[in-house]
Amino acid sequence: VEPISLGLAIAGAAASALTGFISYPRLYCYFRECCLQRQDQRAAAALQENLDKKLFGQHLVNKVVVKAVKGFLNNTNAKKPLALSLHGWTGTGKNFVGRIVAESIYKRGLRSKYVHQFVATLHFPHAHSINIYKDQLQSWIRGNVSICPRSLFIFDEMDKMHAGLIDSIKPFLDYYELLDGVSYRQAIFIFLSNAGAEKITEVALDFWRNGRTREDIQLTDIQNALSVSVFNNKNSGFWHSTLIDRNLIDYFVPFLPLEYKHVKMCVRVEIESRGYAVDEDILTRIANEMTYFPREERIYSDKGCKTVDAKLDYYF
Ligand SMILES: Nc1ncnc2c1ncn2[C@@H]1O[C@H](COP(=O)(O)OP(=O)(O)OP(=O)(O)O)[C@@H](O)[C@H]1O
Repeated sequence: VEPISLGLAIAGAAASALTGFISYPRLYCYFRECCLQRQDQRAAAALQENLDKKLFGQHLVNKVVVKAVKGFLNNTNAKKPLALSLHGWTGTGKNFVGRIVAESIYKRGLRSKYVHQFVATLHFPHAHSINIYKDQLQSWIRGNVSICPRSLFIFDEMDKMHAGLIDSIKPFLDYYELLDGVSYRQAIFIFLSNAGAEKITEVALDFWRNGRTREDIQLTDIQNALSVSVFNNKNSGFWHSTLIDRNLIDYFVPFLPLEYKHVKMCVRVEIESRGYAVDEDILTRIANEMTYFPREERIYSDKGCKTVDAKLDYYF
């Protein structure tokens, strides 16, 4: 194809896409992914429904995440982007919740071009390259928010992030109206880490040993201790971070360790999602195969629900 015709064809396609978007935005965005695709109220309702239905044993997470995200999406005059830091034992649902938030805002969820996931060990592996990573991270976020203000950024394995790296995004999380002509006030940042898991388990165990139910645990019983422990933990990615210092993290969200009954719920969901009838005997056997701690009481699954699907492969 000769260059002029190709140029004209591309310009024509772009013009017709623009006309389509302007004339029938809803229809256009039904077939092609758009920034701010779902109305924010619908996204908030979808989030609530999905967390209620799919997330087990995390009453604090459910409450805080729904309240924070719903409030933020419905606020037409947010003063800063939303920043949530999710903490807890392995396999308790942090990535799962990140995925549910992404899917409630964008139909394609983690595959959406407006949702960006960073994994510390994959994207920022070398300590000596930290200055390069800082520049890359800034320009990546700036570029993506310029394209779509309601961009979602998920940082996994924060506890493996080199100290100081995350501070490079501080300006984006702050209360600025515009930075170089870009507003970050509609963006959402979610940080995931295992840091603080011991503190959370300590509180949960205390309640259990005192004969109180898990659901009695309030956010106030954990949140302050959690933010202090994350700030002072050299392996948290937030060690002495200005993000915490300057109160730029809006919520520290504690994930409680999962109990035997929650593992059983995960096994049931996994069996059903594979299209098999639930065999109570297999379900119990798989839950019994998981290991539980502390050694004497054996209350919490040490891998949460994480290895459930691998164990199922053995039975089916
Ligand atoms: N609380 C939960 N409710 C329902 N399912 C769960 C829950 N926690 C974990 N799962 C199931 O286990 C899988 C693994 O959990 P997930 O990856 O979210 O753990 P994580 O907390 O991010 O662990 P890690 O800290 O190791 O990254 C999920 O995809 C989900 O299927």
